[in-house]
This record gives sequence, structure tokens and C-alpha cells, in this order.
Amino acid sequence: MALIDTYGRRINYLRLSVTDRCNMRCSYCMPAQGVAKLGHKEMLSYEELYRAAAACVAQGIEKIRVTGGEPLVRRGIVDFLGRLSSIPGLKELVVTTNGLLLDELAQPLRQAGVARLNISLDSLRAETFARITRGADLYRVLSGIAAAQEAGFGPLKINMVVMRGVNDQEILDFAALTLDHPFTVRFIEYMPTLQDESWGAQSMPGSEILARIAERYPLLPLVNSEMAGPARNYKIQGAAGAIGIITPVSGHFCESCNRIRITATGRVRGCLFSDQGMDLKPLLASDDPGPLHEALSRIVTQKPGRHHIAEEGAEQAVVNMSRIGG
Ligand SMILES: Nc1nc2c(ncn2[C@@H]2O[C@H](COP(=O)(O)OP(=O)(O)OP(=O)(O)O)[C@@H](O)[C@H]2O)c(=O)[nH]1
Ligand SMILES: C[S@@+](CC[C@H](N)C(=O)[O-])C[C@H]1O[C@@H](n2cnc3c(N)ncnc32)[C@H](O)[C@@H]1O
Ligand code: SF4
Ligand code: SF4
Repeated sequence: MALIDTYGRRINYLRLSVTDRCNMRCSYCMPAQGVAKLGHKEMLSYEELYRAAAACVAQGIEKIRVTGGEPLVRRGIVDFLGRLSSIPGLKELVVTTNGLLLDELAQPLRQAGVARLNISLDSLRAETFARITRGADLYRVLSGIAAAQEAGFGPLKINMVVMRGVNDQEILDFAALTLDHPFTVRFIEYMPTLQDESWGAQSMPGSEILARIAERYPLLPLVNSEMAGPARNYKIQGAAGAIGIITPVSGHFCESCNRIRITATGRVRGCLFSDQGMDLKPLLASDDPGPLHEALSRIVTQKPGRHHIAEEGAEQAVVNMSRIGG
């Protein structure tokens, strides 16, 4: 079975947020005081998350990315991922994490059947890292990355949100990481969220990021696979790893969008920047999967063609990244 939307896009990728809670407070994602925590009753239970995921796979989803908040802070996450990985028909189970808990969890995650990890890392300088994350310890994340490599995860993707005047002077340091390490380092344009009205001044277009790297290193373009995410990928000649540029703001990749999202409260969303969605929670209580399948088909049918975030006069969508899962 395949999920095709009204623009002819094949939807085969689900981003599933398992919690809104997080052990960091990144400035681009959350306000300093954090966001109001959901109560346990509001959050989907693991059983409900499993049912939602299984219904998506039955409808044509082939790849699930588990995200959050920080997915690894939710108690019981490893067992849950083990269950998810054995959904018949699921081709790929992957996780996006801030890396803080990977020291202890990398090995169990691998054993649970997680195929790959994307790890967010916005600075290689301890002070800058602590400033961006409002207090997190860079060395714990670096040690988590090493643990993920030891556990046999590879190639790791490292996500850096580029912010002008905050960490843009580290673009070349991040690019250089790929020379000796088999990482794919992805530079992400800073997207607008509710938390930060000054994002426009800090957001750096992918073209500028790429130009800075290309000035220093010769870059070869790489070809994307069918289930790939939104990055355009390159390789520095002779490097062990690769470089990706993710340009949701300047060069949106909506025409090839292949995804839907389910939030930790059970709202299914057709687009990161559209409020349009449906509450799956009542449908997850039933043993009859029919209405759930219908709701998923409907959200795919209603999926917008694209976002309008960078357009002048466009109404700013309410995006709570940590609740939606990025
Ligand atoms: N606008 C927009 N941004 C997205 C979308 N999917 C992911 N992103 C952003 O891209 C960045 C990287 O996201 P990841 O969680 O690593 O997922 P991915 O890039 O799809 O991962 P791969 O499947 O491994 O390529 C984050 O900043 C996300 O918020 C999307 O559909 N639309
Ligand atoms: C919301 S986080 C959830 C997973 C995990 N806590 C992490 O940070 O990797 C998912 C992704 O969204 C990205 N993100 C959050 N806010 C963003 C923003 N305003 N612009 C661009 N990317 C953002 C993060 O950098 C991360 O790569
Ligand atoms: S980006 Fe990830 S680690 Fe940072 S505050 Fe948001 S959810 Fe937490
Ligand atoms: S902004 Fe919406 S339509 Fe565009 S790629 Fe992201 S989820 Fe897809």
C-alpha cells in the first residue's frame, strides 16, 4: 500500500515524537524557562504510540524517526524502540537525539534494532555549547558520540543549526570533522519558532554556508537515496565523511516532502509549519483500526504543498519544535 498526496508525493516517512520533555534548553528551540510540561495523561502511552506507528506502517510508512523533546529521557524508551523495530513492513527505525544519554544508551539502542542515529551538536567549543543549550556539557555529548560509534552505529549524522554571530565561525571546524571521521555533518538553516522573534537576523542561508565551505575545500555533490531526508549532500574531496545542507527557509524542499508527523499528545500533522492536524488519541483507544486508517489517509490528502515561512507578510505559524519533534 502506498500513501500518495494530492501533489503526487509518496509519503513513506513518519516523525514520531515520544515526549515533549528535554534535558537541554536550546535557545532556538525553547524559551529559557522551558515549555509547560505535558501531564502524563495528555501524552500518548507506549501502547498508543505503538498502535499509531503500526497503523502508519500498514498504510505505507516505511521509515520511522523517533524524536522529541529528547526521546532518550522517556523511561522505557529502549524497550519501546525494540517493539517498534519489529513492526512488520517497517524498513528503517531511526532516532534523533541530543546525545547527552548516549554513553549509557548507545549499545542498548543498537540491540533494540535502531538502524541509525542523528545527533544534534551546535558547537565544538564548551562555552558556546553551554550558552546555546543553556548549560549542557559538551564533553558528555562528545563521549556519547564516541559511544555510538563503538556500538557500531554508522554513519552518524551530526546536525548543526547555524546561527549568525553565535556559532557561524565554527562552520569550517564542523566541515573539517568529516575529513577524518565518517560522519555526515549537516548544516541546518535556523527556522522560525515561537520562542525567538530574532531568528531572521540569525538565520544564515544554506548558499552562504556552502560558499564558506567551498572557499576552503573542494566539494563534490552526492546523490540522495529514496528515503532520504531533506539534506543536499556533498563530500570534501578525499574526506572520510560527508556534508549536508538543509535549507528549510531559503530553498524549501517541500516539493519532495515525504513525511507526516505525530506529536507526543497524538496529534497527526501534515506539515511542520501547518496547524492543520487531527487528534488520534480517541481513535487509538478502539480495537477497530478503520477510523485510524481513515484519519491517516485524510491527513495525507490535506497535506499542504509547501510552507510560506519566509514570505513577506506571511502569518507566522505557531511552531513548538520540542513538542512537534522538529
Ligand atoms: N521544514 C522542515 N524541516 C525539517 C523537516 N524534516 C526535518 N527537518 C529539519 O531538518 C533538521 C534535521 O532533522 P533530522 O531529525 O535529523 O531528520 P532528517 O533530516 O529527516 O534525517 P534523515 O532522514 O537522516 O536525513 C531538523 O532541524 C529538522 O527540524 C521537514 O519536513 N520540514
Ligand atoms: C526538536 S529536536 C528533537 C530531538 C533531539 N532533542 C535533538 O535535539 O536532536 C529535532 C531537531 O530539530 C532541530 N531544531 C529545533 N529547533 C530548530 C530551529 N528553530 N531551526 C532549525 N532546527 C531546529 C534540532 O536542532 C534537532 O536537530
Ligand atoms: S533541540 Fe532537541 S535538545 Fe535542544 S531543546 Fe529542542 S528538543 Fe531539546
Ligand atoms: S515545511 Fe511542510 S511541506 Fe515543506 S518539507 Fe517540511 S513538512 Fe514538508
